[in-house]
Amino acid sequence: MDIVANTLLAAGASPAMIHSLAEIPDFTPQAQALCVNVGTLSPSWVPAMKSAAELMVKLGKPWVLDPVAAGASGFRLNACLALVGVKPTVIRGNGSEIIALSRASLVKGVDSAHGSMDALEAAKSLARASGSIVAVSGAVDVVTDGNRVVAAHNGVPMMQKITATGCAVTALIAAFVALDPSHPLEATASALSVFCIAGELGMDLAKGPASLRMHLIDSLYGLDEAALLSRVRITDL
Ligand SMILES: Nc1ncnc2c1ncn2[C@@H]1O[C@H](COP(=O)(O)OP(=O)(O)OP(=O)(O)O)[C@@H](O)[C@H]1O
Ligand SMILES: Cc1ncsc1CCO
Ligand SMILES: [Mg+2]
Repeated sequence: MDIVANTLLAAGASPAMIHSLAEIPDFTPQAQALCVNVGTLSPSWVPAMKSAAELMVKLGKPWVLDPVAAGASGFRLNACLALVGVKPTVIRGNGSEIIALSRASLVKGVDSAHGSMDALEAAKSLARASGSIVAVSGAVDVVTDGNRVVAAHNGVPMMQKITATGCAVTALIAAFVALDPSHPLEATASALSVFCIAGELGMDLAKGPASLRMHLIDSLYGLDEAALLSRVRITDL
């Protein structure tokens, strides 16, 4: 929650970290986008997640799902599949998570055992079945609506050594989709690129994962259009 909220603040968004079902009716209508992250899931949180997602759909606003470790337990997998049924605008996971959701079967823990390209067909079929944009993070980030596929090539491997960089980029995707809700594929690829370029700039100053975490957030905060345009690499696949 720390890196997620601070990533959003650095990018100019305004986060609120909410768990309680009691707050959903008052809080959710104030949000321009919702990010549901099942990272530290417990049973009592699931009804709040579903209720917030359903309310966003009713309000015609975007919501984004991070299916953390979807394939690690039956409880998580079923909770994530139920959330996919509430029509996320975007689903962003690592390769193993997207394969687990697509096959509706148990796969792995929080870190990915699959590269993003290994999950390309799973991502396409999940996108077609769910109607969501599906993004798979990794060395190359892949984003698909089930037909079109784009690849975002920025980032550094050390980002995998900071926990919840994936969670943070999912939240950033929600912020970008809030700004351009009619182009969720483009907004998703842009958010992944911006976050990864901040990682590249941060890596120039970092000594290891802990200082990269700090410099990534500083670089995101200071990112300007010239640096972005000189580094961004998004291609069609
Ligand atoms: N090998 C790599 N090279 C460049 N960038 C990478 C690499 N691996 C991951 N990234 C970037 O790091 C960020 C996190 O992606 P990752 O796939 O590690 O998420 P995750 O497994 O869900 O992480 P977490 O569960 O810790 O939040 C993404 O922005 C992704 O583009
Ligand atoms: C390590 C970890 N465990 C539950 S959530 C989380 C953060 C990465 O998704
Ligand atoms: Mg993750």
